[in-house]
Amino acid sequence: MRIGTAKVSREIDKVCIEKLKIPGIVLMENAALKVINNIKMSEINSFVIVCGKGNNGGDGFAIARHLHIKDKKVQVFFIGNPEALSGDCKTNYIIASNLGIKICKLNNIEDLDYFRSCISASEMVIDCIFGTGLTRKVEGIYEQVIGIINENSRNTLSVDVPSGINSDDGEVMGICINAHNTVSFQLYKRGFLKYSSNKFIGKVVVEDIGIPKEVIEEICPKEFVLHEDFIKKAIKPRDKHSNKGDFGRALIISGTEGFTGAAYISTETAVRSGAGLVTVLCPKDIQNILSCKLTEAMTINFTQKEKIEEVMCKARAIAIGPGMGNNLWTFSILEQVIEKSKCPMVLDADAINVLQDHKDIIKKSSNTLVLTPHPGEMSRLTGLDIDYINENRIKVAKEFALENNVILLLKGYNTVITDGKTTFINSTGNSAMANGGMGDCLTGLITSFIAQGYEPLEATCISAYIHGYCGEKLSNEMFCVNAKHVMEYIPYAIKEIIE
Ligand SMILES: NC(=O)C1=CN([C@@H]2O[C@H](COP(=O)(O)OP(=O)(O)OC[C@H]3O[C@@H](n4cnc5c(N)ncnc54)[C@H](OP(=O)(O)O)[C@@H]3O)[C@@H](O)[C@H]2O)[C@@H](O)CC1
Ligand SMILES: [K+]
Repeated sequence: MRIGTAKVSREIDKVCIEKLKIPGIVLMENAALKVINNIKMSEINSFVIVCGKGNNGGDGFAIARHLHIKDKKVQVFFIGNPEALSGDCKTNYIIASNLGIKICKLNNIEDLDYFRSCISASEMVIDCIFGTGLTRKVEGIYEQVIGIINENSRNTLSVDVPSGINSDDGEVMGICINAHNTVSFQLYKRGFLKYSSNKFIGKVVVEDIGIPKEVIEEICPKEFVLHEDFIKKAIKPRDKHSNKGDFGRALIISGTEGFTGAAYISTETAVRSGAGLVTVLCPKDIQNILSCKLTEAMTINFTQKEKIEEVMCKARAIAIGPGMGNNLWTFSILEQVIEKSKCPMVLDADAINVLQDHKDIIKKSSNTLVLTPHPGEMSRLTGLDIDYINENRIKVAKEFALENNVILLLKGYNTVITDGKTTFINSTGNSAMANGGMGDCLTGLITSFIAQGYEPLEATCISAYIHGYCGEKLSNEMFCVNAKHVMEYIPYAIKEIIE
């Protein structure tokens, strides 16, 4: 799903209508029909549709017409002056009136009691008050109408956006509809990504309304919400004639005394997600512990110089950082590995922390580097305030990736994955997964997919999606989900997704 702002929606509209000469009313009709497709007609028979004076209201009058044609009980409420209507909204208002659909005006406090009783008696309220054209605080009659809908509706469907939310940044402009479902057109609105938007947007479906692909490509920034279909298409079936060499070798550099778990989780995850051969490189004093815990993966330690060279040379992906410690030793290993290795690398945890004053080493690296900071690590890395990072996640991630020539995965609510030019948002996962070891698991997963031959950006997207998918699925049955559970579920989850 493409992500976009109100400005992008307006530009799309303009190109379609003015350049391609697709009449706006055609797009509005498509939009209305897509909303109709998202209503369970066999279950819902009575509707209240609340329309504003703009094109969002126009969508509402067109939806009313289609419901009327389907013999549904439809009552339309309109906020504003019908004389002042113009364009496509006016056309659909006139058609609805000509069909005999009851359109009640909502202009005064006296109109509200009847409105309230109709809302209570209806099975679904369709919110077409404001769409992407909201420009200022919602006040007066609009504020009262939204309040009444929120208090009395048992099933609210918002058209394009819940009325009252700023579709660009997710700010509530005074008051906002609490939608159970939102049917949004063409673009997943950027404002929906904000954490607090969750309680207003409900379940979101993004529908195509007949905008030509060329227009989208020309106008929209390359920003997408990851969807299962994308992941399904991206994961290639494993050829039955392939052998372990075809699925790549992964090297995981991880762990110190007291932090064997990080090395274990990242390595075991790489094994369980399909890498052909996995080796963990760790300090000598924890090698035996790891050898006992790991069955399929190999272990080597930092004293085995020749072996390290050989493994590094054959590796198709290297992970570095989990459980290593934020110190000079980690920095010197990172520096050497970046210099000597020829394959993509995933930098996590302490491999990110040690970069604080040494970003030059990532900038000048000729390998593709994937960095996976959480907001705290991102703050140390950039010197930016955590609140600022959380408020501007896409912007901060894109700028850092572009400036330092890396792929960045910024953890947190709605994970951002970007190389600075193309950006993906992953919304799988939930707070049941908020515990130690999850990041190590993700690092192992990304490294494994790169080792299996996926492009690093694609591997990072696939991994983030699967990681969150596992957590969500497991949390249906579990109060909290640990990295070990995710790790164990990964091979089953991949199969579920691709089939
Ligand atoms: N190609 C597409 O993308 C398609 C888009 N379509 C649909 O069009 C929608 C965008 O339509 P839109 O631009 O007419 O604006 P909309 O959201 O209806 O706003 C209504 C008017 O309200 C006003 N107003 C603003 N703030 C206010 C406030 N606080 N309190 C009171 N009034 C306020 C402001 O007018 P003003 O008062 O400023 O003159 C504004 O004009 C979009 O979301 C989608 O549903 C579809 O039809 C298919 C094709
Ligand atoms: K709306």
